[in-house]
Amino acid sequence: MGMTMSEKILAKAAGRSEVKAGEIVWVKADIAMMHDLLGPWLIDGGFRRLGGQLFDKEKVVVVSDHCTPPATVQQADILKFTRDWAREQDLPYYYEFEGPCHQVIVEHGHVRPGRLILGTDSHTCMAGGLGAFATGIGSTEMIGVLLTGETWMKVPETIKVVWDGELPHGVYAKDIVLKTIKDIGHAGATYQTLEFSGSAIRGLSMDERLVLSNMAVEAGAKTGLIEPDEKVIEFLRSKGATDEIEDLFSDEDASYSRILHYNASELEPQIACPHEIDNVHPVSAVEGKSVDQVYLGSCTNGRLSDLRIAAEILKGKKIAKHIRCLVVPASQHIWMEANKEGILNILTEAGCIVNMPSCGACGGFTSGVIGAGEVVMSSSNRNFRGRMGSPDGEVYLGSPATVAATAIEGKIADPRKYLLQGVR
Ligand SMILES: CC(C)[C@H](C(=O)O)[C@@H](O)C(=O)O
Ligand code: SF4
Repeated sequence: MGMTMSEKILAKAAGRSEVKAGEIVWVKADIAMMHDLLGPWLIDGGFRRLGGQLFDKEKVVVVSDHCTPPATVQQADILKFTRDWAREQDLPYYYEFEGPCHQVIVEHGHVRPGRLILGTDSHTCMAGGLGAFATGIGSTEMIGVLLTGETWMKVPETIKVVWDGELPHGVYAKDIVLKTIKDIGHAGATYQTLEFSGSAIRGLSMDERLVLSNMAVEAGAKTGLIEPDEKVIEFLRSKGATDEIEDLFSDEDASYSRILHYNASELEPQIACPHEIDNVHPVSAVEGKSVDQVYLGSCTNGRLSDLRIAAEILKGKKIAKHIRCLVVPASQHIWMEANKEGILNILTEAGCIVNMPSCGACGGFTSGVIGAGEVVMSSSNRNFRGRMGSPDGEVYLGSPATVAATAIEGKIADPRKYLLQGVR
């Protein structure tokens, strides 16, 4: 019997030639990632009591992103703690005010195919879009990883999700993943790997692949994987990576718990409605719903290609009078690129506010939270009660194109009428 991609990566991390789903193995982490909110601030006490020696500081990455810029004194204290800890440990990889950790670690080249990446954030799975086995762990578990570089893990089973065919114009990776989660359910992939494959997936850009892996955890998955190909190699080379890409492909005779098949050419824009991620409907069923705020950003959909699509739709237009449109590029690097391309000008001329890269509004932490009775159309990944502020607010999720079209109308709108044929 062959192995799946996740079995191959975990076999390597366990120093074995093969492992099987269901086995419990000890694995060595290639990267241990923490952020301000669930990082040093929470683990430092236990870490110090157990000796306070990092297993390998070259493999520890800390990103301050959730409390940036701090909106309260408590957040400022958390940030200071995190920054001081990184300095005290002499960490070579500490980033702050650069954007959400998942995007930052991709941009700084910490994510490579075949690596095992453990992070104190549920969307750590995003790194699977480059072929790393990446998963979220708790802060307590991270203490052990920081001290020993190891943890135990049950090798997950894999659900293979095959999307063949070509996406119609105005339909994106976000629509693919929302439709997939609708069918699997918010807990349907619990402790399993979601492996995305098929011609529609291979046709996606790096930016879009990361949307799929980012949201794997919203179906309960341990990680979301996509086989790395020449697009990934090209991206890594641009980051200065010179290592060989290993054979990570799932074998023909690998065993899956489920295989789902889809035809991408039949897909319409999808919307996740309040207050569950699997409460997904085609845009035609929801259009016309009035909103108070639109949010274009987050580690899910705040990348350059997302901002380009929004600019394409909003160029020369104005957002609806009664709403706010927050644009939050997913990193400082993306902010600069979008600025160079004139995208930020187009968006601000349309009436959007460009905020600094951060988790802020996405998780209801800092600037951009919503009040009771307010409705948001967001390009992020979560819509549970209270996600973006008041538990009496409502969050709808969709692609950046749907968000931009909604900004124009002030009501949830189908983006296809605003896009020229062929623009992706
Ligand atoms: C605050 C943090 C623990 C959380 C996560 O783990 O995902 C956040 O990033 C989110 O997106 O909800
Ligand atoms: S999902 Fe939102 S809060 Fe969580 S890491 Fe991404 S940007 Fe930050």
